Amino acid sequence: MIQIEHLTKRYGNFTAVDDVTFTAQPGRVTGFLGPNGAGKSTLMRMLCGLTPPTSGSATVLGMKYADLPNPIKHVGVMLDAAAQHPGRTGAEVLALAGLIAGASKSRVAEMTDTVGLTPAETKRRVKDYSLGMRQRLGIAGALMGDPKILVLDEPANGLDPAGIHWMRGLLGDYAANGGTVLLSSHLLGEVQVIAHDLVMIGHGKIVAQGSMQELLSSKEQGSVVDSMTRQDLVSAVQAAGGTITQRPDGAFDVNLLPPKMGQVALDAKVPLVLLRERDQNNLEQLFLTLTQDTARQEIR
Ligand SMILES: Nc1ncnc2c1ncn2[C@@H]1O[C@H](COP(=O)(O)OP(=O)(O)OP(=O)(O)O)[C@@H](O)[C@H]1O
Repeated sequence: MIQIEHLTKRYGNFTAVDDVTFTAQPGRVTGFLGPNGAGKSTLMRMLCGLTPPTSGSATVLGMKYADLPNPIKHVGVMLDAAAQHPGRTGAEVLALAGLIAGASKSRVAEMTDTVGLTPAETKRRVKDYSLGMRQRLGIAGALMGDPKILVLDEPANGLDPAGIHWMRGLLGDYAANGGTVLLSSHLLGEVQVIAHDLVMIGHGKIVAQGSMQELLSSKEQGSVVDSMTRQDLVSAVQAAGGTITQRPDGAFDVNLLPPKMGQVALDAKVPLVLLRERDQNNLEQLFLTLTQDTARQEIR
């Protein structure tokens, strides 16, 4: 389990992480999302003892990372796939991780195989690796000590579709075997498929957290509706006691379900050109809505 409690990081007057509290549970993948500069990497760095917090605490398995005996055996970390030594071969990087973890030589070969690097590829120097290959190597290194916890910053970055599919299976199996995964990503479609729980931050503060199911089903039920006579539509809905708001695409969100909405339009003789049930939230919509005040660009 990962426990983050009132964690705060200030750089001078700037607060990068602001009083963040959440738990990543065993057996679950927790997706950690936020716009660029929201504070995700800073929080992960604090969790792994690389950046001291200003206040609050971050613990793994009930201990600070720095206090764990041989942390590689408890927590697999990949914060920056590009940070591996460029002059070493993939095989050397993994052999070193294996040595620190006290792993057998067969584990090194097993992990190479698990992440889909060929023996020929592991003989190449890391500087000649593609980003996707570095990610695979980083994940192999993180798994080397057979840890119960994985902390991965943007692990899907640079992976091709087959690589993303592979990673989804790997992390799903890892969690199904009782592992705890905290992963940050900008690939919202992937997070929606992989993660069981979500923590979303903006400007260092939590803007939403909970299970994926809860967060995606929290949208109010109703209809999406449109008419050639929009003003009449607005008046008809309001006269029926409904609320109606215009969407960016010009149609309207109404808090009446389609059968009721259709009846209201019929009674008011308003011809409709569109009537359908509102979709569930998808993760991208939820992300854009919840982080719009903290995003870098205005969302149009
Ligand atoms: N050492 C530092 N000194 C000053 N400011 C810093 C330092 N490290 C990070 N920051 C600032 O803290 C904020 C959060 O940065 P962080 O890298 O954690 O964001 P992020 O959510 O990981 O972003 P991205 O999605 O772009 O990777 C940014 O505004 C960044 O400039």
